[in-house]
Amino acid sequence: METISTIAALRERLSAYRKTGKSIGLVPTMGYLHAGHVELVARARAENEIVVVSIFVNPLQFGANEDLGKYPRDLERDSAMLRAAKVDFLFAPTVADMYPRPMETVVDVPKLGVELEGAVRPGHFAGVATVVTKLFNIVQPDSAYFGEKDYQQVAIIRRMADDLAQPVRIVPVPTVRDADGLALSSRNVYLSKQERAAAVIVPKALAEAERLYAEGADDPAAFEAALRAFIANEPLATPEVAAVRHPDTLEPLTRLQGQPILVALFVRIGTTRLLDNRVIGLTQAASDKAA
Ligand SMILES: Nc1ncnc2c1ncn2[C@@H]1O[C@H](COP(=O)(O)OP(=O)(O)OP(=O)(O)O)[C@@H](O)[C@H]1O
Ligand SMILES: CC(C)(CO)[C@@H](O)C(=O)[O-]
Ligand code: BAL
Repeated sequence: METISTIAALRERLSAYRKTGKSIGLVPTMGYLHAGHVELVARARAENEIVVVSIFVNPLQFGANEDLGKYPRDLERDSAMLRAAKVDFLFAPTVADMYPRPMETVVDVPKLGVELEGAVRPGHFAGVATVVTKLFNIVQPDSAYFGEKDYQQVAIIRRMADDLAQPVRIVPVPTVRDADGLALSSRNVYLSKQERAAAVIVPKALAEAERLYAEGADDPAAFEAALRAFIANEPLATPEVAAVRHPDTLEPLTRLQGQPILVALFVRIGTTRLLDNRVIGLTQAASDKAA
């Protein structure tokens, strides 16, 4: 594995492979890797001749009062994990490499980006769409891999790639979970022991949503209220988003039965926000994978 930090050096190294028609897979990350990231890398490894993983904690997608400064970082450990996963290139630019001057250009998908997590993190998804577009332009991958845990992010990136005719296949990868069902996330490291135990309320709420739906729940407002009440049973948990939406448009629904529905959760445990979601009502539901 080769570690590269500048745009010019990565372009130069990849152009040789591109000329000989080698397929390139890109896995964008913010580092502090776990088995969820490794799953994305394994998928990229299986489907491409060259695999590029980027590690970049993108300031554009953090709000002023968010955790940019304390976001966990461990490049040495990440490098060892990526070497073991047979990655060809680790692209680890600095902020000055990626943004040598303030960005004047923004890629935004405003309708999808203001819903759900976007309502709680204004501007977040414009920051994501902008950096992902820049990464696509640098790497020019044939395929790019994203986790379904960040369901809204995948929806926005798909729409962006389609609207802008970006020549890349967007590949969603099922969520990897801990034994108790909690979705793996770099931010889980912020949780105290007590908070980690409380966090199991998030996957439990998804199971509760499935149960309510199977029982015939049809009124979105009542369904959301029931989910909020369920989460509030855990004193350390605050449901910032507990919503049921259309899986493609992310828009509110007028009724639930007879169609697939997206259940989206954004739950604060102490000061840590945890994200999870499930699409319910599909005949062939995407099944999550145990870690
Ligand atoms: N548990 C998981 N299973 C599968 N993919 C995941 C999982 N967690 C994260 N990913 C995916 O890995 C990619 C990089 O995500 P990122 O580096 O932000 O990790 P993260 O664990 O989601 O961090 P955070 O705690 O900041 O949300 C994203 O496409 C994300 O959806
Ligand atoms: C896609 C991404 C790497 C863009 O910074 C980030 O939003 C993430 O880690 O999910
Ligand atoms: N959604 C993963 C990246 C972030 O929270 O900023």
